[in-house]
Amino acid sequence: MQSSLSLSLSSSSSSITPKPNHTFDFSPCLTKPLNLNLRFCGLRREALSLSTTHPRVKLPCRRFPSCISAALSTNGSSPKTFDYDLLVIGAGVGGHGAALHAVEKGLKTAIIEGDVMGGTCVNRGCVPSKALLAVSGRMRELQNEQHLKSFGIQVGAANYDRQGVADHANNLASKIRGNLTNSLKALGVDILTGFGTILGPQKVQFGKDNIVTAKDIIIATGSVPFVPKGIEVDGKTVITSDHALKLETVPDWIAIVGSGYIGLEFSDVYTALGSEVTFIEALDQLMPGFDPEISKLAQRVLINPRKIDYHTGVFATKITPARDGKPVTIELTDAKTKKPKDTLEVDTALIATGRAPYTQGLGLENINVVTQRGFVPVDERMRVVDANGKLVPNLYCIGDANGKMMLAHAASAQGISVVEQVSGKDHILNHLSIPAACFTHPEISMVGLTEPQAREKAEKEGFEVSVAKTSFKANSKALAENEAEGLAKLIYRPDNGEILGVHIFGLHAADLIHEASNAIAMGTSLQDLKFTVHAHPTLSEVIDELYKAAKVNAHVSSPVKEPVAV
Ligand SMILES: Cc1cc2nc3c(=O)[nH]c(=O)nc-3n(C[C@H](O)[C@H](O)[C@H](O)COP(=O)(O)OP(=O)(O)OC[C@H]3O[C@@H](n4cnc5c(N)ncnc54)[C@H](O)[C@@H]3O)c2cc1C
Ligand SMILES: NC(=O)c1ccc[n+]([C@@H]2O[C@H](COP(=O)([O-])OP(=O)(O)OC[C@H]3O[C@@H](n4cnc5c(N)ncnc54)[C@H](O)[C@@H]3O)[C@@H](O)[C@H]2O)c1
Repeated sequence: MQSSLSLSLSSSSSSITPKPNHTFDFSPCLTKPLNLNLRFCGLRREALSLSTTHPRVKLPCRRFPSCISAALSTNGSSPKTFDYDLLVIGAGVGGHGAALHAVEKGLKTAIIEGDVMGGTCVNRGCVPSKALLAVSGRMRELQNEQHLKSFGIQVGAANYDRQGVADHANNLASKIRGNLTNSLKALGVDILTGFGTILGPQKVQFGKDNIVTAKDIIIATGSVPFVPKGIEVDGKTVITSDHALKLETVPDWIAIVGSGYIGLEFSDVYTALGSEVTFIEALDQLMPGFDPEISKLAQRVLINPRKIDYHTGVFATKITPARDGKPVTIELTDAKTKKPKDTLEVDTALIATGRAPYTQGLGLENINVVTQRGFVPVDERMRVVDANGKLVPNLYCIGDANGKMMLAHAASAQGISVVEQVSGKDHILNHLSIPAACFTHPEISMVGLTEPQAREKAEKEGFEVSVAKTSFKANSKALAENEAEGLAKLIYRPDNGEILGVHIFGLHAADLIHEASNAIAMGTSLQDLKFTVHAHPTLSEVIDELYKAAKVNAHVSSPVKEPVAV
């Protein structure tokens, strides 16, 4: 709901003549102090008088004048030197998160976008893929006669309209793109349209010949699909996720090259819509990035019972699109011997072999920065490192472009961390506390280390590792939903109760993981977590049991606090 507040200004003590009774959209200010009044730079606080007829704002409001004065003092410090306090290059999720936080911190902020607002996640990633996965989840349920029968439900054959499914994904992306753009505009972030190139320290060109300066600059230029050499993408029969999300066809037989996040999520979509899938994976097992025990279970539930076969330990070294009546051909090469192994013929091939940073044309050479496989080198504070290993002053890089963790929320969290730093507060983001999820049916989620990673670290640093597990089979809510296939796994230090990693496979795993990721972020130990209470019957009791199953050494003092009388 748009709400407005009338701000009356008296200019007696100011050299600026403000417009009296100017009306602004102050809706965001009802929850957070904002610097929407930056236009009034130079006005002293005592020159402002406020009045409102807005039902939810009572003046004098203590927070409101202080947010104005904070904004005035921050903004007033360097306007003659720089156009902006903060300039973000790239309006994806990372850039958006950084810009919103910058406004909250009172920084005069602009964001440059060379293509569509919202970047990969909103237009070609998380958002449309989750729309397709929402359809896949429903189709699976409606097609699973046995599952429905166990509830006593009978339905006719489930079908879908391909264009309708595609429209759902496209409409959702448009809606979220609009929301993201409006949120920036409403907070007073200047959106500068055009491709951005760094010309030198604190100076960027955008569009044809516009130049803008800023005290601090964040590179948030993201990534594009990585297509290995020898693979010819025609956008119709050999495609990347950019094309697949448009769902222009649902092929009878599709080969998916790469069994990481993108491959696995699309296998869930395509098999639900009736395709047969063949995975081609360079490593020896499918889903090599997940904890091995979780990959094994995922293979049993998400791969084996579905119309999916696979070739592991092979590279797709040459892929030729369908033409002249011939199907797509895929040449497979043994990953170890490097010898040709097989040739496949399929209707379509989806290339899901990772993402490449989008840093071309960014002008990094103008500030002596050399990329590493295209990624911008950064330190733990996302500060850009130059070719001599020195930090480039006032320059940061967040999100997919630095390659630390290619996830939307990681990009945004890195942006927030940088804004904290440029606002004078040191901040280092703990990447081991950032959760990840794969939105298959059921879902997979994780945070921290896998078991092999934890054991390797333990051996190096000399500590013990323990593992606790709980099954969804004993959870009342999962049983009520007839969705009891699932496992939660906790990897921890028995000597001090520190969580090293949590991995979940099962219904709503993507939501359940946050309890563990927040615990890691806050440094909460298992001794504390064992005493937390979870509502019954909920899936979160799986996590409750997991914490309670952990065996922390008896000599570690109990952190339980004295009960507070209520
Ligand atoms: C199919 C798919 C599904 C995904 N699903 C998920 C998911 O469920 N959850 C999740 O966390 N992550 C998911 N991801 C990953 C996620 O999309 C990315 O990690 C995230 O978008 C990275 O955000 P970013 O801001 O770093 O970059 P991007 O979102 O790529 O945004 C970068 C922006 O910068 C612009 N730009 C680039 N160069 C310039 C320049 N020189 N000047 C001006 N503008 C420029 C680009 O046009 C773009 O808009 C998915 C990715 C894909 C491909
Ligand atoms: N739900 C989510 O959070 C989500 C969803 C989709 C994408 N993403 C992000 O997008 C990024 C890209 O995803 P992705 O699945 O493309 O990459 P990925 O790195 O997760 O998986 C790529 C897979 O392709 C294999 N591979 C590479 N080259 C190959 C070749 N020539 N032949 C056969 N196999 C080959 C690799 O061994 C690997 O298993 C990921 O980093 C992920 O973080 C996240």
